[in-house]
Amino acid sequence: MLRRRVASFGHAVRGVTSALGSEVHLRFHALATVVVIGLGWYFGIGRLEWALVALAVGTVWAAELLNTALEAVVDLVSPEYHPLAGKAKDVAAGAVLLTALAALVVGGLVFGPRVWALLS
Ligand SMILES: Nc1ncnc2c1ncn2[C@@H]1O[C@H](COP(=O)(O)OP(=O)(O)OP(=O)(O)O)[C@@H](O)[C@H]1O
Repeated sequence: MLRRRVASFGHAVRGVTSALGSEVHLRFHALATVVVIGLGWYFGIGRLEWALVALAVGTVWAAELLNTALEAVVDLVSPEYHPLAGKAKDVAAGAVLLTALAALVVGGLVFGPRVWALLS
């Protein structure tokens, strides 16, 4: 039982690393995550702010990984052009876009005033 749990965890980690290797967007998210953690540490943001930032960052990562998984399945079952394949990919990309916009709002609210105060 424990061995199967550990194996599942290994598969999940392999999924993240393989997506990181193939998806430029994910490498950008990795860089953005490092920058956001650095900013949070630099500005000494509060516990609730860390929670919001973690939720925003995690949601974008999850949406991007699900989008990558969906793209792989669509390419597998519909390598030829098909309107439904296009729709599936467009809708999944839309989900990523929404989570990224929400993360921008969180980042703007948490860091915007601090960065503004630093610059002015
Ligand atoms: N099999 C297909 N049938 C119809 N339209 C498709 C198909 N594959 C891709 N498309 C269209 O092309 C767009 C881009 O698809 P693609 O697979 O290149 O993803 P992408 O957005 O470039 O993702 P990534 O940047 O992660 O590679 C899709 O959003 C969709 O509109």
